[in-house]
Amino acid sequence: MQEQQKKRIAIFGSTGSIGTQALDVIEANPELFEVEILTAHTNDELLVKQALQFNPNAVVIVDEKKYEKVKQALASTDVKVFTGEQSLEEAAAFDTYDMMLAAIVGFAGLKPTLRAIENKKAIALANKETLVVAGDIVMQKAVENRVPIIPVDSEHSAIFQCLVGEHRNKIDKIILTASGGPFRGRKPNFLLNVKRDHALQHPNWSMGAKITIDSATLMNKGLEMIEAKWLFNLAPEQIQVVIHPQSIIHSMVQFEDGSIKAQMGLPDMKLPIQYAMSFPQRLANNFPRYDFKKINTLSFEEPDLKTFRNLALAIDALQKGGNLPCIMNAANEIAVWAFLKNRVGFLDMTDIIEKTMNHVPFIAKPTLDEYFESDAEARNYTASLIQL
Ligand SMILES: NC(=O)C1=CN([C@@H]2O[C@H](COP(=O)(O)OP(=O)(O)OC[C@H]3O[C@@H](n4cnc5c(N)ncnc54)[C@H](OP(=O)(O)O)[C@@H]3O)[C@@H](O)[C@H]2O)C=CC1
Ligand SMILES: CC(=O)[C@@H](O)[C@H](O)COP(=O)(O)O
Ligand SMILES: [Mn+2]
Repeated sequence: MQEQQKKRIAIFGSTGSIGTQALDVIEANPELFEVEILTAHTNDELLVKQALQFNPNAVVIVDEKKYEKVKQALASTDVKVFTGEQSLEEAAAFDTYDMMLAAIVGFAGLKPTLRAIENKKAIALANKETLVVAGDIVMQKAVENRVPIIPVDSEHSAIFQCLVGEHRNKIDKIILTASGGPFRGRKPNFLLNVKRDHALQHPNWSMGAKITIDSATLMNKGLEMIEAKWLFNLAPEQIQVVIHPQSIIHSMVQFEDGSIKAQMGLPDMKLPIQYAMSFPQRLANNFPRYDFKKINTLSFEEPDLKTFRNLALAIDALQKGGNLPCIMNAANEIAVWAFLKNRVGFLDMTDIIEKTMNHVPFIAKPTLDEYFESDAEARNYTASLIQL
């Protein structure tokens, strides 16, 4: 029998929460996957450790100050080492890989992902900001280049899984589940004084700092509504959010006959990562499994849009479209960064984002350059509000 060719994976953002879990999946399936490219921003030590273990063709350490250290540490290997922001795009243009796992956090993930699509590489997409900022252009390029974009984000993976075999059937709506974060049920007078360490304690998921704060403010669910619009070609009114504190149902699809399909499991990102990498195949694994006897109450609530106003802002951006989601995303990235540095309070983040959305001029159908300009303008304005 002919040996199956291994899928060559390029992990952009390999030192992060998604990146490290993807490497666990690859390690468990050496006959199916091999690592071709690894990239990090500043974490040279973990990048070197990963490179020594997985022997990729190339690594990128974006931070130029760390370049010599990485080069020296890998001197006895064949691993090529690149540095600087532009090398992310250059690596995305290599011909030597089959699939990019887009696991960089934030706007920084957009350019390399676009380059990989132009390079006709399949995308396993964790970086939701890519679609929030420029979803129309990204999806259009994917169609032009016949590139599949397979969601990794747990809710979108759930919807994607519910839609397998349903391509002839009309979606009535999708229902995105949200845990509600660590402050579910709290009111503004409590939120006024919460600090980063409390906000970083997600009830169900262990994730990077930025997305964990987004979950606490419900901005994560707003970003996911916009992400879903582009991935599944939905109108804003077809996207509903429901709070589901147990994070067992990862999301649902309701079809035109009223039937609802849900995808369920314990909150563990290894499953959606593995599914995106092995699709359309499912792979056996030893991940812990959901037991109905242990978690036997699944509950649902309406989101509190008056307290968690970030979600209301994101719904506004979803409805108005144009460059508004891009502006909101930029303001949110700066605001979250400032909150993590204890420079602004929890509720200040919403005011900062709202002011920026009202300040930067609206463009109904931006070009890619205009998205980049809107992002830069929003970041500058947000930074001026915070006096950075
Ligand atoms: N974590 C999760 O469970 C989930 C994450 N996602 C999404 O996946 C993406 C990654 O999230 P997560 O893994 O939690 O994030 P982390 O913060 O844990 O990791 C981010 C990765 O991106 C790299 N990085 C950070 N900034 C830059 C930059 N400016 N240029 C290049 N690389 C950079 C980091 O490098 P370094 O380590 O060197 O700083 C790291 O490898 C996000 O978009 C998030 O919303 C979606 C669903 C679930
Ligand atoms: C794991 C994942 O996909 C996250 O986006 C998660 O959903 C965050 O939890 P919230 O539901 O609290 O936003
Ligand atoms: Mn998610």
